[in-house]
Amino acid sequence: MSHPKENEYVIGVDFGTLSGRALVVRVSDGREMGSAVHPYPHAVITSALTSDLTGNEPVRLPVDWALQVPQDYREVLQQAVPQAIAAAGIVPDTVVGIAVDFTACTMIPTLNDGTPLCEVDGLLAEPHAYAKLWRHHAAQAQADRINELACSRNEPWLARYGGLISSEWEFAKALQLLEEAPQVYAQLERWVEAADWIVWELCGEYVRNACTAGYKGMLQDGHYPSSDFCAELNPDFATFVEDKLDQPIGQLAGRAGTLTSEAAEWTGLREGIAVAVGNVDAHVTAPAARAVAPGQMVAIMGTSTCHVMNGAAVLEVPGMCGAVEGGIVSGLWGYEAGQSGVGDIFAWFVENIVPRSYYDAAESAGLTIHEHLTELAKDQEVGQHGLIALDWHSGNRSVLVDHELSSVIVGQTLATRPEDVYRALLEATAFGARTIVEAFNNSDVPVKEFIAAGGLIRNSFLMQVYADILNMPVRTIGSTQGPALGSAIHAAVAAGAYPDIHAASEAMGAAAGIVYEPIPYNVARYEELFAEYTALHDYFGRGANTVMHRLKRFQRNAMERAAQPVGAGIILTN
Ligand SMILES: Nc1ncnc2c1ncn2[C@@H]1O[C@H](COP(=O)(O)OP(=O)(O)O)[C@@H](O)[C@H]1O
Ligand SMILES: O=C(CO)[C@@H](O)[C@@H](O)COP(=O)(O)O
Repeated sequence: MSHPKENEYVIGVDFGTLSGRALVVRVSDGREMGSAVHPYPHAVITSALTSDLTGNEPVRLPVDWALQVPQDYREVLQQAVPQAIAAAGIVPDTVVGIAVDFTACTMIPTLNDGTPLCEVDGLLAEPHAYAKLWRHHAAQAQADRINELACSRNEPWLARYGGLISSEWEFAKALQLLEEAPQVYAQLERWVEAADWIVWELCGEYVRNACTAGYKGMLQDGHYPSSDFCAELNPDFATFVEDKLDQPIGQLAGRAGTLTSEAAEWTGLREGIAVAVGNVDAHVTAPAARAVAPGQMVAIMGTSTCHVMNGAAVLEVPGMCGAVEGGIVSGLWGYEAGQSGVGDIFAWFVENIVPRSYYDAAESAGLTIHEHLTELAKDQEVGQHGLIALDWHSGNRSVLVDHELSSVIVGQTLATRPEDVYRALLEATAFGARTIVEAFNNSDVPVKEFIAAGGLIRNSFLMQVYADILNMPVRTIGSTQGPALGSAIHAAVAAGAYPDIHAASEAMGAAAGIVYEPIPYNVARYEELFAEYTALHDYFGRGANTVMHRLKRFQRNAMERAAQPVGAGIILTN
């Protein structure tokens, strides 16, 4: 290991849901020198593959699909990295390493050389050949079968995932691909996490990172679910692990390889610098927040929220996403839980429900629509809007692990205003977070601190609501670039500037941000509302009323009917 030099830099690239952000960071002290964002040109594809992709007619997608285009990820390296270097005003040759983090579980089907199937002749118009984004929720039927079978066979790994695995993950998505498009599955050679694919693009080596392999690929104690288990799911799935998934594992902050000449050309960086093993946007943020000790829960609050926390031992937390040894930092058990929709829910509301007049008023006040609605809602008494909402617009990842669930807002009247609903939605996500924190506390994995990172920390009212509903202080991270900074810290270790992630986090982690203390008056009132939230949560989420599942089926069938030519006479099942 060499000591970090004053004029050495690393780059962290955070691949989010809609864009990739590159950040240049000084190795010696973590100073953020400059950054740049590149939005993905195709963003998230939910309704149809457009003709620019298919080269022909558009191809409609069924309900709950969410695809991305891998070329958009390459563009982030080509655009955002050089722009960040320019913004930082540094000499590119002083960059000693690069690391990336990605949304997960975002899966790319590829050939053995890493070529995405959607770039292979004949597959451009095939939806299953594209990247399936983390929030592709169309594999719930496969996830249900995986859960039922694992439960009936008493599979030892199931407890490591709180008793249920998610439709968002590697096995459910792969099984969907096999069963809906066997001809594409036959061409699939590698089933690759996007985090590892982009590292492969950077250094020419396919190294599977320990984080996604553990949380999303069900790799526990060195083993994946057995071929026997896979065969019982579907005989053609028996060799999935050995044929398409298995790959050498790289530990977090390890070096995957060095920058290739092609990637050096894309990025403007020096060929041969260290490229770190890939990581997940949530987990990578813990060292950036200097929150790697057991009991420090970091909530990365953006379009979704992920909750990550270390623990000294492994215990089962019902409905958690997973517990993985070394899943956040080596030497500890990393726990993860999550809410599939948070900022996404607020975005849905402002994009679909808020009237034009509110946008005009926001513009006149020089505020974003989120800021304007927050201003209008923030001085209400707790409960004044008379509403309770469930935060399930994108399903429920924890603790119910069910993406066939949807939202409900109780209490609306002719007097309900947009700011009332907006506030109820903010509160709903905080109630969802409390449900998760309680699941950990009740399982002897106590949450001692709650640290918030991600784009939503800019909303101080929201942070106060979380403190009041959780009834614990909420400390924000003193950086607006938590994941990218976390990646940069991993790059510094991979480049040999620090002996391990603990030392690098200590030297380069962000300063503490604001601490929001709970306000006792609000806490008492939110207690009552949380009891109402829990009653609704259990009623709709734990089987007493399965209307949400039935509505999804109606919706799927209606969409299929709508796609058929009139008089086609199709038969649909429930
Ligand atoms: N002032 C605000 N209050 C609440 N939500 C906001 C505010 N401004 C933006 N958002 C939401 O934040 C989300 C973006 O969060 P961000 O962390 O930037 O993205 P990502 O999760 O892709 O990294 C969007 O879903 C948007 O709806
Ligand atoms: O699920 C994970 C990590 O496990 C996230 O990558 C996923 O929710 C996407 O997060 P954001 O888009 O950054 O909110």
